Amino acid sequence: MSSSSKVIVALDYTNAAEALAFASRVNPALCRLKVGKELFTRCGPPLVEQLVARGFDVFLDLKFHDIPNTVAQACKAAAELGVWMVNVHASGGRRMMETTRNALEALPQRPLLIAVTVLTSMNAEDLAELSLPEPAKQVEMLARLTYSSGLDGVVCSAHEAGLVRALSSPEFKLVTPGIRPANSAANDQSRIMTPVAAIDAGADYLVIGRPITQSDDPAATLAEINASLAG
Ligand SMILES: O=c1ccn([C@@H]2O[C@H](COP(=O)(O)O)[C@@H](O)[C@H]2O)c(=O)[nH]1
Repeated sequence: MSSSSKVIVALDYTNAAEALAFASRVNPALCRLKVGKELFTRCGPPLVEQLVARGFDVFLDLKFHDIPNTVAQACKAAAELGVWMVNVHASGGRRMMETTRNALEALPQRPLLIAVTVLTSMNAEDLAELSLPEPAKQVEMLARLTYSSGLDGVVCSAHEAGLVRALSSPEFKLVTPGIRPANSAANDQSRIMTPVAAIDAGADYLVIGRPITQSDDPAATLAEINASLAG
């Protein structure tokens, strides 16, 4: 079942039981799910397959960054788990992205392939320390590279959604973490925006972790966010 919600819940739990408990409390129509480095490293492919078997669209967020062949084969392995979306780092470059895209396109059924531009935790000072320009400029350069490499979309902050849309197409997916409902803690995120503002800015999908998973009632918090977006 494909969700009509734009929310992707980041299941950043330390164990499978907590992740599955959350999945049992929500319907696959209400959200998509993201399995990232923490949960995957602890629980591996079997958990991903269980979530897929329960009908969820799963974004496997492992942000691959390696030589072209290694990344392409890793993404093929992810595709075999039945996931809806996989990602790489755009800074891995054109050859890495094109090799991966070609490997996935040869499959009978493939996940969406997107690339991370600049992590939403990073601010201008973080980038300056790496001799990189301000976030918007760096996102623009990496999003342009990703688009011309034929990928399906990017991970960026909602602050850059407008500029990425302007250089790509209406179909190019803008997946935005760093989403914080009003009065939520920013935690380690830098480039944040509220759910409604992010959708208004042009985001296609909102990745939301701690504001949902660490709330007193995660399912109710998800329902509130969905309602705010419907309104
Ligand atoms: O630029 C990025 C790319 C990925 N993430 C991931 O999204 C979630 C965000 O979780 P919150 O608890 O809502 O901060 C997390 O899994 C990150 O690994 C990101 O935040 N920024």
